[in-house]
Amino acid sequence: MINVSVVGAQGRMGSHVVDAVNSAADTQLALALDAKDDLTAITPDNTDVVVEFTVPSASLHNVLTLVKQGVNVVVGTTGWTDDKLAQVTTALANAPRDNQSVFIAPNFAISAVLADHFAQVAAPYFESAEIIELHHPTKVDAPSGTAIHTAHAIGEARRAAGLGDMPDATTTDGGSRGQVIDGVHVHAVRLRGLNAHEEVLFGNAGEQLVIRADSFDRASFMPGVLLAVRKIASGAFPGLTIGLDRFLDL
Ligand SMILES: NC(=O)c1ccc[n+]([C@@H]2O[C@H](COP(=O)([O-])OP(=O)(O)OC[C@H]3O[C@@H](n4cnc5c(N)ncnc54)[C@H](O)[C@@H]3O)[C@@H](O)[C@H]2O)c1
Ligand SMILES: O=C(O)C1=N[C@H](C(=O)O)CCC1
Repeated sequence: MINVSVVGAQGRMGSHVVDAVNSAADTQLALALDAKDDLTAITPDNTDVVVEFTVPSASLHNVLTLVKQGVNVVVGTTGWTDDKLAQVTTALANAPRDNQSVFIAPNFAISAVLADHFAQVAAPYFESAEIIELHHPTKVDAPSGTAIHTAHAIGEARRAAGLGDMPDATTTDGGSRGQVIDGVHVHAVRLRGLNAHEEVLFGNAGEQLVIRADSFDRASFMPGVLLAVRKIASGAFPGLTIGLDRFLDL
């Protein structure tokens, strides 16, 4: 049995994780904590893996606290930067137990992970690429962590293929062209009724490829969360690992 604690347990994602952990045959819930709870209640005696879904402003502090506690962490919260990731790597190097793990995924839905992968494959073959991410209006960050990840994947693939800047004659822009991340324009929509969606548009003269992933329900994230919990509990991924694609045979 894998003992799993959940941080952010009262949130939209955290409450789904609590249910998923209670329902799976090989996991059991240890502690379910939220804002203002003391994370030092989580120790290796009661927890094998912590699942953290909180807010971007709190996640780094939570992860650093949990690493110091000697437990492994699976993180779904967004807002990670190179500087924050470096702090996690340093914390892991000084962790109290050998081979501790932190796993961070911008998206646990298989459709989104595959869309990201397919976008990376397609990127070298098109002159233009833009991303539209669409989410529920209660989301606090924009653009989505997934869109930032996809933009970097496209940017890297274009650089590796020797592609230059995308064609764009825009000379005046009041913000309508979105945020440019790694050379890729990213547009964020917040609309009541939506959950989590991403569209990647690729264009050449006379043709277009659209790759779209839709998470209609937060249930879509749970198989990926449980897969990450099992992989991290196995001890096969010490240190910092990023992206669910690392656990898929893509
Ligand atoms: N990786 C993925 O697949 C995926 C999927 C959905 C959402 N997300 C991300 O997960 C995060 C949470 O999303 P949500 O929709 O569940 O948000 P939410 O606002 O519904 O839940 C966040 C929870 O964290 C709690 N919290 C706030 N500060 C805390 C702290 N310091 N310590 C402990 N708990 C704290 C809040 O009280 C709340 O219960 C966001 O960053 C979102 O973008 C990721
Ligand atoms: O609902 C959210 O918030 C989501 N956040 C992640 C992101 O920012 O990419 C994943 C999709 C859902």
